[in-house]
Amino acid sequence: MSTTTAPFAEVASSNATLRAFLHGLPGVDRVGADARAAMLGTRSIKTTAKAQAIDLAISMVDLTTLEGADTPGKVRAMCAKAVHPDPTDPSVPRVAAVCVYPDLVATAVRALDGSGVKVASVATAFPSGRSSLDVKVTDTALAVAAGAAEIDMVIDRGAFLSGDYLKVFEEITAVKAACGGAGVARGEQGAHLKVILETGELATYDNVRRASWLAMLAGADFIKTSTGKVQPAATLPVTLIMLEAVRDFRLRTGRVIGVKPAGGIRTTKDAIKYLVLVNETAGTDWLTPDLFRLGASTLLNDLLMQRQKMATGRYAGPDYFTLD
Ligand SMILES: O=C[C@H](O)COP(=O)(O)O
Repeated sequence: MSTTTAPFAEVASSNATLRAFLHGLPGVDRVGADARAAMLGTRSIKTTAKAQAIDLAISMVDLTTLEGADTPGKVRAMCAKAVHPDPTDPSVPRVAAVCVYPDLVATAVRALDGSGVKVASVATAFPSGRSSLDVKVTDTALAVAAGAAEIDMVIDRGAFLSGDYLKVFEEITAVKAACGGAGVARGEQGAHLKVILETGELATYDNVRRASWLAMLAGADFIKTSTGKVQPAATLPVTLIMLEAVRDFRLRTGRVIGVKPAGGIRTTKDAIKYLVLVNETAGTDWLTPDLFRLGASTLLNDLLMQRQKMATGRYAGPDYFTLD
């Protein structure tokens, strides 16, 4: 199968061609999407499958802190937890990544050296995205230079909502180029790019589908729902639409794009609903941390508590696990 976006080579030649393509996508049946997400969210899974699902969910967590009050000490503690979520139980898998602001990337890189946990950095004037392209590219380049393996950029929602799709497309391609860093000339792989759509500001499900395609056409490696700073953040129906988009994009281009719901995912029950959604929509190929992540600041503790409950039959006390 081809691995290019060649079928769409002409789509981004002007704002008019992009607009024609994005508005030519089939409309989303809102009632149908809500009903399907709700139905999949009530599906129960067997106890053995639940134990596996909890470990899979842990391995997919992007353990996140994105607060103005973040300190190097807090990030180091979070990194220790990312590598050994439960220090008393080495069978607990490590998380996929930690996600921090750009100025804390170097701290996280040092703390995670050799652990296999990746460092992701938000960039491009997160969370609003309201800055010049130069600033966004520099923000990205600095995070990559500090060692970020993944960049979580935000799209310019103002440009998107006013129909300036080409501006959004060109910003993503510029940030993608900045993800390459200096090593690309030497054949090294650049940082992976997650494109945050901020679905809570996109107003319609049709816009979620359009923004998903726009980001994928522009070179996103992942599409991500939310910054976590806007309500609603991740929801099942919005994630369903994004999973359909990556599934359809692969059918038409051969390229496989990941999905990351983020923001407001706090319980094991929620995490498992997302895994069922992935399984039933995009398919089992996406049930891997390479293609599906859960962006969350506090989900990990609930996963650990439920895991221990399944193993021992009782919950640990509330103080058993370190704070996320
Ligand atoms: O990307 C992840 C989000 O910023 C975390 O949001 P949360 O604090 O609601 O889990």
